[in-house]
Amino acid sequence: MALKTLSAANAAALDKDLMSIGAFSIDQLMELAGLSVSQAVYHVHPPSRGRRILVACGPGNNGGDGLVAARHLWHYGYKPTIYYPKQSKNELYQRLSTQLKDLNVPFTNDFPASLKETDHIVDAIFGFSFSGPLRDPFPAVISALESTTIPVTSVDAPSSWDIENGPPKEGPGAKFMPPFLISLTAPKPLVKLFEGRHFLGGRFVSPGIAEKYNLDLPEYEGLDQVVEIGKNGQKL
Ligand SMILES: NC(=O)C1=CN([C@@H]2O[C@H](COP(=O)(O)OP(=O)(O)OC[C@H]3O[C@@H](n4cnc5c(N)ncnc54)[C@H](O)[C@@H]3O)[C@@H](O)[C@H]2O)[C@H](O)CC1
Ligand SMILES: [K+]
Repeated sequence: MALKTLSAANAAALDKDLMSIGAFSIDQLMELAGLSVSQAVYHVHPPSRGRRILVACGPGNNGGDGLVAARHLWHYGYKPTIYYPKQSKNELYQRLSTQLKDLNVPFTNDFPASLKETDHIVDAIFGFSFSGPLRDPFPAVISALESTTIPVTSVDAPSSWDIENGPPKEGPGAKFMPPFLISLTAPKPLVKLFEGRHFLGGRFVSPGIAEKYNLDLPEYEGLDQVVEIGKNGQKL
């Protein structure tokens, strides 16, 4: 059995279908995506391993998932810090940032310094709309993620990876292999090059949409918003 994946174009089309056919708002989808991310972090890095979590957020919806996840992590008892260098003026992201500031969650501009003071990193920089090459300030950030020994959980894609073909051939990201990845909605083709523990989240796909995109999704258990899956897409 081969793992069924969703191309970048189909991931964007599916997102649109969720909002039109499915009548979801982007806020709802992002909340559920971020909730899944927070649960994946809890699984791989329970608070007993250290509560400091650095959440690196990019300018798009992948970054929004990170902002949501950080809020849930705070409520689970973690101490998140946010690195969000390219903040959008979009009202949704501004509200997500305000929610974090209301919890006194710190925002940092100094990624290298913050890396020295964290127990785990959430990579919510780029997801399925990334296309290279990296623009500033991200090359230095990706290089730092690539060389750190602190565990990283990547959201939807290891940032800098091509959605179809995986890591760039050279430059920042070429050797980036985070130990944990949570794919949202469905795995993207890059997962065939991923070697760490792989989770699926985004528990909002209806049977009709799954059928339209020929997805064969593993079943979530009980209240879980994540499911760990193996190389062939089987539930672990
Ligand atoms: N249904 C779902 O699965 C949902 C997934 N969600 C998450 O949304 C992202 C995709 O979000 P999108 O806004 O389309 O794009 P990205 O966040 O991946 O990035 C766009 C952002 O990045 C900039 N950018 C692109 N390439 C570069 C580059 N080479 N250098 C610098 N900057 C770059 C671009 O300009 C944009 O600003 C998906 O992966 C999930 O994580 C939703 O949250 C909910 C539904
Ligand atoms: K990412």
